[in-house]
Amino acid sequence: MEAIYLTGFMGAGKTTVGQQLAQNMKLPVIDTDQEIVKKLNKSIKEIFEENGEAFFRDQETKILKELPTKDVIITTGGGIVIKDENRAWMKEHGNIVMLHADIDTIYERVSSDKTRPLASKKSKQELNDLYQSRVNFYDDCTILIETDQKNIEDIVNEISIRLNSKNFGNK
Ligand SMILES: Nc1ncnc2c1ncn2[C@@H]1O[C@H](COP(=O)(O)OP(=O)(O)OP(=O)(O)O)[C@@H](O)[C@H]1O
Ligand SMILES: O=C(O)C1=C[C@@H](O)[C@@H](O)[C@H](O)C1
Ligand SMILES: [Mg+2]
Repeated sequence: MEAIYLTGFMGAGKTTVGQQLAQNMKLPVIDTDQEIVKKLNKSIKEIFEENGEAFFRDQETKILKELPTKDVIITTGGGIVIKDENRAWMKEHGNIVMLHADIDTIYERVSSDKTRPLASKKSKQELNDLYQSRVNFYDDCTILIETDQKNIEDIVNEISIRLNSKNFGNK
């Protein structure tokens, strides 16, 4: 089976949903942010502060292309979609499942969390501006899942159903 790439804005639930989806589908799950942290032995915040965003983005692309592309769920960082080459890679090697959440939900989840350098000091308006600047990239996906008011189990079930129907040729 081709890889399943979970994308979406910061705090949309990629890492959390990916863990549960992997359990249900009995597949391994790999998180690109966690792989970068392991490889460099630094937190994301430290990498942004010490090496800058461009360096982080290079690492992100490298990791994406080193990861397996069969029988795996890959949960991505919220900014992976901004590079054309990353989206092209994910499209070529699997299905891109985009998790969407409203900006109010996102803000509630990420504003007090200091681990995301691109969210920690932003107002809701600034966070929304960042989201809007990427919206076309997020929408460039195979399957879009609305996650607001849904729990993790509901979201995982919906992803499985949508993937199944896609594989059987129903739209
Ligand atoms: N559907 C949901 N219902 C309730 N809480 C959720 C839901 N999805 C995610 N969360 C919570 O929101 C927070 C952020 O989720 P998570 O870390 O999975 O987001 P992410 O998309 O991986 O973010 P990032 O892009 O920064 O890696 C976590 O505390 C998680 O438990
Ligand atoms: O949306 C983004 O640009 C980011 C999302 C996180 O997953 C991390 O990859 C990092 O904090 C940057
Ligand atoms: Mg994550």
